Amino acid sequence: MKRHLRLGVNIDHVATIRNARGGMHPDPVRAARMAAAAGADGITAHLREDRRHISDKDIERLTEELEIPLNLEMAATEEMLDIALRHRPHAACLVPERRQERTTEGGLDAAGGQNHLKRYVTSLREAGSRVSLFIEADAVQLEAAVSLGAPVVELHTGAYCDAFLEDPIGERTKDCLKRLKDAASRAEELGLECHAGHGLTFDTVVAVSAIPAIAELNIGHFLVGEAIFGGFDSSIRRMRALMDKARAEAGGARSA
Ligand SMILES: CC(=O)[C@@H](O)[C@H](O)COP(=O)(O)O
Ligand SMILES: NCC(=O)COP(=O)(O)O
Repeated sequence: MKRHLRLGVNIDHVATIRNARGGMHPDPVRAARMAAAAGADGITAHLREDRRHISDKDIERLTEELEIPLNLEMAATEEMLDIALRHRPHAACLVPERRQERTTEGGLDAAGGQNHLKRYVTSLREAGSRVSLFIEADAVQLEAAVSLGAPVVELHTGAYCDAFLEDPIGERTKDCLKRLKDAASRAEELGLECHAGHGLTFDTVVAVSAIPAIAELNIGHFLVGEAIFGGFDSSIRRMRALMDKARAEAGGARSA
């Protein structure tokens, strides 16, 4: 049986717009429902320590009201672990966080943070969440994910997307893409399920979707931005179509 490339729609920046004025509009849960109707396989939401976008109430409502899986992105802190254990999301993705950063600038140091991270991976797994680690495309980090007992990794695609923006056919772009391909293959060899995301657009999604070992992409900021011009529903449908086309042209997906 063929497995299709899953799309997780990240709704963080719907909440960013809501929070610019306070109040309820636009509602991330309404956006999540619309994403599901447009073909999203799951919803991703990052509850940041500073609550700059998604709020605790959003996570509560998403857990109660969503009919598709929720992937909760969280820092490895006591506070976030308590919240995750209370809501038991389908998936929990451990991400690095720095309060001063504008966005999630790099991957988690799974290799350097073994002692700290082990307890988080174990507790979340025991609570029934599928744990992933948001890491750079680096073999050392992949091996660290295995020794931590995480079944899933998500490769940070930000460097590739930045390089593509500067020069779509430049050497740095090619090098970043090769790193993603190599890391996805290595993840597969190590028995890890491989996801990818961060900064993906209609242009950059094509080559990433063609990497057969990748099972899921998480995309948010671009889709919310595109919604201003063409609507949220149509931006998700177009992304979905580009992913499916690229995957089909690359020879289909891995067997499930
Ligand atoms: C971890 C990650 O990549 C996302 O959560 C996403 O990029 C949106 O949140 P931020 O822009 O706040 O990092
Ligand atoms: N983990 C990446 C993610 O959820 C979405 O990132 P972005 O598309 O908002 O940059």
